[in-house]
Amino acid sequence: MAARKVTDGVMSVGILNPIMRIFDVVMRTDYGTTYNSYVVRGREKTALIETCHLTYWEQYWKNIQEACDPATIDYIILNHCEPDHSGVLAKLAQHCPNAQIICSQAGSIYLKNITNLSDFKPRVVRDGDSIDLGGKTLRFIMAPFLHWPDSMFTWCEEDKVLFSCDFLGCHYCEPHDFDTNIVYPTKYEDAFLGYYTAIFGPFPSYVQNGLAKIKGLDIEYLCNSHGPILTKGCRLESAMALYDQWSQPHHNAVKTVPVFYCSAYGNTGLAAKEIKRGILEIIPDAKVDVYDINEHAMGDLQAQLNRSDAFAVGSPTINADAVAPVWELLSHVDAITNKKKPALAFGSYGWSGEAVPNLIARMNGLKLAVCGEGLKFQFVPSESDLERAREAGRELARML
Ligand SMILES: Cc1cc2nc3c(=O)[nH]c(=O)nc-3n(C[C@H](O)[C@H](O)[C@H](O)COP(=O)(O)O)c2cc1C
Repeated sequence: MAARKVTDGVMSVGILNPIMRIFDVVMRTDYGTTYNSYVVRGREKTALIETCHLTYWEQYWKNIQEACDPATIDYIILNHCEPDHSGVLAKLAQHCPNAQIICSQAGSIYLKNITNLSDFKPRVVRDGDSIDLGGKTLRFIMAPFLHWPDSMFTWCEEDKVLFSCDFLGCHYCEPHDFDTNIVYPTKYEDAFLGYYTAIFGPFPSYVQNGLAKIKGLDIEYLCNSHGPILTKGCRLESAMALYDQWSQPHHNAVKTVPVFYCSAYGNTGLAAKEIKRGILEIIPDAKVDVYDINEHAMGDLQAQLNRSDAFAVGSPTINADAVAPVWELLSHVDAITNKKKPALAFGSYGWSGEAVPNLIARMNGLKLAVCGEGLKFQFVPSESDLERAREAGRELARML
């Protein structure tokens, strides 16, 4: 796809990737993606904002050449350095020897190690710094953890264009640039939510900060780095309202403590029920649902776990370890938002009993607040094992 006009002097030179189905390992992308990049031309100077994935160098280079003479590019602005936006940077720097690379302080460290250019000397900008292109001013707004530590926005006052990096973007690919032309709105909305959840979900307070920083700007075009450009009067306002809604602090109406387990012969399952009883003895109105992991969709369990106030997870020891579904569930713990959350490991074993200590090691790695030494018992739980399970539940509840 060739260069397209956004405003007088702002051209979109990005790339369509309709076939991508997995992004950054962690995210399914059913609707492909785009790598958005923009050329901004003032009377005297020209800036290129964001670059693209290395795979698309040839098309990207053609698009740039359609928008401007690359020899006239004075600045290459990296709003953040994730490789889908910085992959071609080393190559581009060689093709545009007159261009100065602009990034945040953190970005300068990351880009040095991403490009491995021996003479890498970027211009580091701070919050509120600006550059004058001649009739177009680009002001930099630091936006850390949206979604990398180096992230920033670039604001073009005269054209009322905010280059927002990944903020308010999504993995969605249609052969149009603007939200006014979206052909499949339901799919777009699905992609928008999925992107927020995977990319910005771990950083709700930073999302609030980012929204506060751009609230006073009279944005006409929000030129993000993936998916359709958002425009005033179309989807821009609702997109910002959704981010605001999704990033509000979450409080459960009552303490919510799910108990997850797997059990081949029912022994670990018996303990799960007693742990529930112990929790309710301490917090009678708590919401304590017991889930046999194999009986539920992993996506639902993941949501329950990440929204809980504390949780317990149990596994029998099978072949010297915890079982795969339990590991899978723990792989979905959001390590950022669940830090210090109380968590209990439990399980039945026959002779060696590695499951519980292995689960505890993982919980410690996730920086959860691990409850005691966990609960292990041999084969079928005895009356005293069941009482120990209730006590483990009580201990977990006391941590809240
Ligand atoms: C295939 C298989 C392998 C097992 N491997 C181990 C093991 O390596 N170490 C151990 O302590 N127990 C082992 N056990 C014993 C179980 O941990 C024990 O039967 C336990 O009570 C099962 O709990 P559950 O009913 O909750 O599944 C194994 C059991 C099975 C069926």
